[in-house]
Amino acid sequence: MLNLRCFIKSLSCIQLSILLLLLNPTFNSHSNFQLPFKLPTSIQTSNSQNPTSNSQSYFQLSILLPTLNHLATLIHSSNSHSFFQLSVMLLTLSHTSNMLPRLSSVSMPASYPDNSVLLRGLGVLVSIALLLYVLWFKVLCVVLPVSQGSDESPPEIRLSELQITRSFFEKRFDLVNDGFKATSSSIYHLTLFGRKATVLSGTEGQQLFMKEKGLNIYDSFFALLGIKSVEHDPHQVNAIVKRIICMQRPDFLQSMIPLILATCQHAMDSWGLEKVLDPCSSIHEMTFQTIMATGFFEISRDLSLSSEFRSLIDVVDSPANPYMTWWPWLPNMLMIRKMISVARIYLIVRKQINIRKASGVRRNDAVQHMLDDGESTIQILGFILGLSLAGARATGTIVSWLIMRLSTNPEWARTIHTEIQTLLSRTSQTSLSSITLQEWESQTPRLDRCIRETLRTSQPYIAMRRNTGPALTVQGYTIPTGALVFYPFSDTSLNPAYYPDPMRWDPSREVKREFICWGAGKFGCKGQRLAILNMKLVVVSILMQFDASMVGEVEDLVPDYNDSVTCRPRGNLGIRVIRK
Ligand code: HEM
Repeated sequence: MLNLRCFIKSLSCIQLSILLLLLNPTFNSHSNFQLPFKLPTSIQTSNSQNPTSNSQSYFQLSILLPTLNHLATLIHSSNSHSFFQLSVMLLTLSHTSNMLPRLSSVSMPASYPDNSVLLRGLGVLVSIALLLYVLWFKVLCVVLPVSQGSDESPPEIRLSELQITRSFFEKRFDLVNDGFKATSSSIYHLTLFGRKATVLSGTEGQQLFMKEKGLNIYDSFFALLGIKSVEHDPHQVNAIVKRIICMQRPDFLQSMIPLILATCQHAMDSWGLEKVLDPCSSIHEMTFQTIMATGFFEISRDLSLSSEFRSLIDVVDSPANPYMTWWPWLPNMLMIRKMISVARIYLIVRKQINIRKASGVRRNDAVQHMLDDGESTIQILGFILGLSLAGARATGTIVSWLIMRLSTNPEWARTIHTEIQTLLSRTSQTSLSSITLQEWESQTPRLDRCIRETLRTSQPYIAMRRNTGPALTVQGYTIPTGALVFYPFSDTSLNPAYYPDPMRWDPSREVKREFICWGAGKFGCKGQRLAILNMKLVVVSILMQFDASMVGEVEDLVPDYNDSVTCRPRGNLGIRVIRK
């Protein structure tokens, strides 16, 4: 929403751009552009010999510089050490130091001594000094000493704002975890998006994060999406969450089993007798389709439509870049692409709803239930976006990794195969659809172990909240109202104290700790049941029909935790599937 503050900032930004443009000698000397007002003569023409106009230009310059600084402050109204302000100062200085020699090369008013060499030298020196300052603090990876914090605040990681913002989007896992090492503390601060962020760990930190009512998940999304304040309607969010919960009633899930299996078969039919797959692409896409099948059948069944839909979701979900969070009120390409993608998703959803209504065909999916309940296209769009963003992609990532793990651990692939064969032999059936929901949920303990171990090792989530309640206290430190709060799940799931040799994928290991990968408390995962059923059906469908083996170096099978979408392995790996 455009509010007065945003409006003033935008206006100031435009004013600043115009002023910088006007101050640029190259623009002024080459442009035919007629300015609506008159510039100081000495800035427009370097040959002016008029002492009066020169004193005028000095006078106007002395007004312009504070104005520029003031505008910069308005635009980025945080602290004076902000990168933005420094850049503007640097820019201004480079522009004015460009002019200094030109101003000094003309005859000066009587009140100014002829000190052209001094002025030129000074301009160059200041520019170099500022450039070094910016490079030192803002561009290079210079870690400033960790501040010890006060009685109330924990130690603070004092990287530059640019460095933190960039790392937050590009290397979030490293940023958050390196902070614990740098501060030697289980709780620390960093400054992100102009506000304090507290990173928690340890039992007390985890408990507070999961249980504290004032810590809100949705208010923190602005940072990820590049929107200053998400104007979310709690009723709309609740309606989506309720619908997701409805989808997981046993009768609905049971009726979904044949549909999910048919969607898997549809995708696997295109693999032929043998194929090398990119797991983070093909298997991810196949899983996405199975989740979508339960939501909106038509979108999952048409392969090209499903692939177009997924690429649009990728754009909507793509992490914001640092510029979007610094100047969220400024239109930028990514924001425009996101808006266009949501509009295109809306058109796809609306068209498919109209086709279904016109054909009179009823489908057994969540959208049919919503249509029957008289919900609008916008409500259906919200639900489909929620399903895709919160569920389909995470499920795809875990299935991709589970297939990679099983293809390098054939003994576990055989164990699962045997487990399913045992289930099938009980009913003397061969079709997977004969296995009931109850059996999938309670009679596949080995598959459950593999899924849990894959959740633990593949994608350690960094959960984020904003403190919308009163100030909180943890380990004697204060988390102020409005602060961002992070809890990295790796604190538990990759902690060697709970999981010795934590990176090793070992489904047989005994778990002595509460399993955290579905979250917990108020914002714990609402789609866990659907996700687990889907993962089981996709993995078992592949294992029963294909032998899967890894193509590439097994040592490269290490997830890149900084890749927030698929945690793609570092090496260039493939999965060879050969039909049995
Ligand atoms: C393997 C797949 C999945 C994993 C690993 C996963 C994991 C998680 C985690 C860790 C959270 C808590 C986030 C936090 O605390 O900040 C969460 C929340 C959530 N998940 Fe999942 N999820 C998966 C699949 C799904 C699916 C398939 C759906 C939908 C059908 C879904 C719907 C949701 C929703 C709606 C929330 C937010 C809860 C709220 O706002 O109250 N998830 N998920």
